[in-house]
Amino acid sequence: MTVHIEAKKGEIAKFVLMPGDPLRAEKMAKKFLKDPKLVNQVRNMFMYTGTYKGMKVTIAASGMGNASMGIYSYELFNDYEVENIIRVGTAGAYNKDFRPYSVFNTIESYGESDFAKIVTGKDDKILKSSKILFDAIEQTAKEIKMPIITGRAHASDVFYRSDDSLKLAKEKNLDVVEMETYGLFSNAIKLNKNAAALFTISDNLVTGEVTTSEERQNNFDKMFELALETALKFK
Ligand SMILES: O=P(O)(O)O[C@H]1O[C@H](CO)[C@@H](O)[C@H]1O
Ligand SMILES: O=c1cc[nH]c(=O)[nH]1
Repeated sequence: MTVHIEAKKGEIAKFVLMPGDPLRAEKMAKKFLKDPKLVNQVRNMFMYTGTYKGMKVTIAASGMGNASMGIYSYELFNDYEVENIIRVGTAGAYNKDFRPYSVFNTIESYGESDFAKIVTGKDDKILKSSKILFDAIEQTAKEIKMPIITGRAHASDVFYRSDDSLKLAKEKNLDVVEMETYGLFSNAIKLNKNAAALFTISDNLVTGEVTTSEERQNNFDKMFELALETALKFK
């Protein structure tokens, strides 16, 4: 039990998938895991533990933003001895060629804040995905013949921005935008754990293509399948 998670020791798997949305955590756990057990409902931040093809896996919501992800991933890594976290989120595309529902494997996360500096003591604005997890995702995608895209993700602290984010994307070579991966990668580096991030593209900021929240809710299967099949390599 921690400040924000009521699960008992042993109720959280060593391999965790983290969507932002608690309802997505619930839905995907019920869809993909055998015997999913609700192990946290503090603040409705649902976390379910079950098995996937015989492997113990937890699907745990992170909430929105680096601040929220920072709390949950820290407690999971530090207090529950979690070894691997794959964020399974949605992202907007800055790259005009990225179509909605494509699955994106993050090479690097670009953060705008002092989050990494405060957590790790090093002022790195660009943090890398853990190589072992990134490579396992790429390999798994090949094996299950799932086309995926890769690149650098912007972990924005602000959803409703008034600056020109496409200009920033050009300057910093950013392909997509989301809001949690910089916090997750900071904690993984600090605590010597593994973290990666997969996104389903929900909208394209150049072409204006959008998806509804209902459509998004129903189109995460590919990304979850990829994350879970990757997990099996760590059984
Ligand atoms: O769908 P999730 O995983 O929450 O991810 C994206 O969606 C939220 C914004 O709508 C932010 O959390 C962003 O990172
Ligand atoms: O953080 C996010 C997620 C999806 N789309 C965006 O524009 N921003």
